[in-house]
Amino acid sequence: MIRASALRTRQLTKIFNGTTVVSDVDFEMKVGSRQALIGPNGAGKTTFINLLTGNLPPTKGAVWVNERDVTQLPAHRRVKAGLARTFQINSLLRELSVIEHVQLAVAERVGGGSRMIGGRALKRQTAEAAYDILESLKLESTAISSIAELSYGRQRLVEIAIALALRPSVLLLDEPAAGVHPADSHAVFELIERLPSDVSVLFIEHDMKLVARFAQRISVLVAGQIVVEGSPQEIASNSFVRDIYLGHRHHG
Ligand SMILES: Nc1ncnc2c1ncn2[C@@H]1O[C@H](COP(=O)(O)OP(=O)(O)OP(=O)(O)O)[C@@H](O)[C@H]1O
Repeated sequence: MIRASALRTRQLTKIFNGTTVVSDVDFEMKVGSRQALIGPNGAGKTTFINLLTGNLPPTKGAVWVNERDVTQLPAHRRVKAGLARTFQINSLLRELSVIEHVQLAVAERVGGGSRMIGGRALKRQTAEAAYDILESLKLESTAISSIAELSYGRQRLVEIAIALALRPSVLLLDEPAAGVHPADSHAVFELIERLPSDVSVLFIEHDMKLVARFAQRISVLVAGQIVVEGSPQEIASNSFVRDIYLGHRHHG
């Protein structure tokens, strides 16, 4: 069976002050994929993600989410179309509890965060939905903790919980385990692996061991262009990738 595409771009391009940072990228991710975007520093990975989410306008090109053209939609409308990214931890309110953060995101999805302040029924409904998400991520014991009380690794998991509260069909993760203690980074990725199979995940990750273990497919971005795509095995054995990305240059 041919799987539908969850995310697709055509000729996606970003030029900053005459410098092409993302160049004519044709990209596709199938529904349910766990896909990694890798490439050297400055290759344009974060810029590409920002073009997908609508945080940056493209110079040229188009983006589809679940076969819907979202190119003209601002970021918040793309969220409604099913595209979510993790929130930066710095944007979390350190004095709010974990469950309150997730509740706010649930309330946003079901009809505007401000309604949460009034209706008691809605508050209970969002609390139950938020608790279910925390439970599925094994975070329920932290529900009433404040963000400030959590380890950095747990804070990153809360970011994912908040994104999941938006019920995305496509989840974009920019280095989800960055700054997390190595002993905990597997936990972050094991959680990603356990996400419902209809959620498609694209993640940027520098740690090739994590990429090889958790990605089904890898896209390699170099100087704004996707130069190679394939399975972890194909990417590991690709000499061009080894030369360009891993810096294993042949001498002599
Ligand atoms: N707003 C901007 N204005 C001008 N140049 C920018 C802007 N944002 C990014 N760039 C440039 O675009 C290039 C790609 O940056 P980007 O952050 O997308 O790369 P990256 O692959 O995510 O790198 P890293 O792995 O180091 O995070 C860099 O040279 C960067 O300086």
